[in-house]
Amino acid sequence: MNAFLDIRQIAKAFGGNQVLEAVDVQITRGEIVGLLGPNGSGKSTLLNVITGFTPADAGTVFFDGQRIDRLAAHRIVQTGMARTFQLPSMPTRMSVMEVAMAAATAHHGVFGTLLGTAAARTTERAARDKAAHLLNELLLTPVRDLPASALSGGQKKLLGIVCALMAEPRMLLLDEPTAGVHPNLRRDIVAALQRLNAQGMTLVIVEHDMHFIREVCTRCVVLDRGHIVASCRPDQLASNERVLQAYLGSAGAHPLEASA
Ligand SMILES: Nc1ncnc2c1ncn2[C@@H]1O[C@H](COP(=O)(O)OP(=O)(O)OP(=O)(O)O)[C@@H](O)[C@H]1O
Repeated sequence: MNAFLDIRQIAKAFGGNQVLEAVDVQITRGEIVGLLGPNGSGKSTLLNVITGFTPADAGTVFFDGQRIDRLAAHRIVQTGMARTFQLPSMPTRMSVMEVAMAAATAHHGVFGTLLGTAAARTTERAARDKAAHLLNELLLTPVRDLPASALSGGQKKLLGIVCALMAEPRMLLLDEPTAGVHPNLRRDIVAALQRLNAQGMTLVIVEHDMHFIREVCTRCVVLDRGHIVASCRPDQLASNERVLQAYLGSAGAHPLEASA
């Protein structure tokens, strides 16, 4: 069977720093894949390459049978793939609702909006309904009229997920969705992601938190210095030699300690 997301031989260097080398990853529809690895191993860079924010030096990315590695980021969103960012920054003058609505991809152009054409009004109503529904799903209804910049770090992450979902993606890639998030909100994020997956969404999640990974992910792919060193179930990570080597060789605490 063809992979839903098929990443082949991706390479990326910044100057003399070879950040990704011959990276192969295949993801099946409906999976929740954790993308793991020590700091600086290339996880965010791989996410950026897949979603068109960083061009690869070599390799191909196919999504649902379509080659996407030469497409601009906004075109990749139109193929059904969306992403969130590690540190979402929010505009100070827009409300939570307005930020969510601005993420809607369908539009009728500046003139349609200015002239208030019927089509533009229908589109705006649809975007408003969709934003209201998603803000409710992600528990942001009580803060929908606040300035987006006033949200807590965790709420900004939830709003980042709402914005990504406005494009109605079939695959969602998340960069550290629970880093620095209060445990209560973390539970909400876990529940929201599990609900999305139950509705058919395929998820790829960069994450350091082992509790989260064990709870949410169906499979883990581990990067070490730009190479894929493991693809296994979360409960197999702690006994995987190459994973242990990757974390033992890195500076700082490693997430596998959290699995003890
Ligand atoms: N735009 C860039 N220009 C130059 N170097 C970069 C750029 N983006 C990433 N790098 C380098 O690529 C390497 C991998 O970074 P990346 O952010 O992909 O790692 P990561 O695994 O996501 O790390 P972390 O877990 O700390 O977020 C690092 O050495 C980083 O400095």
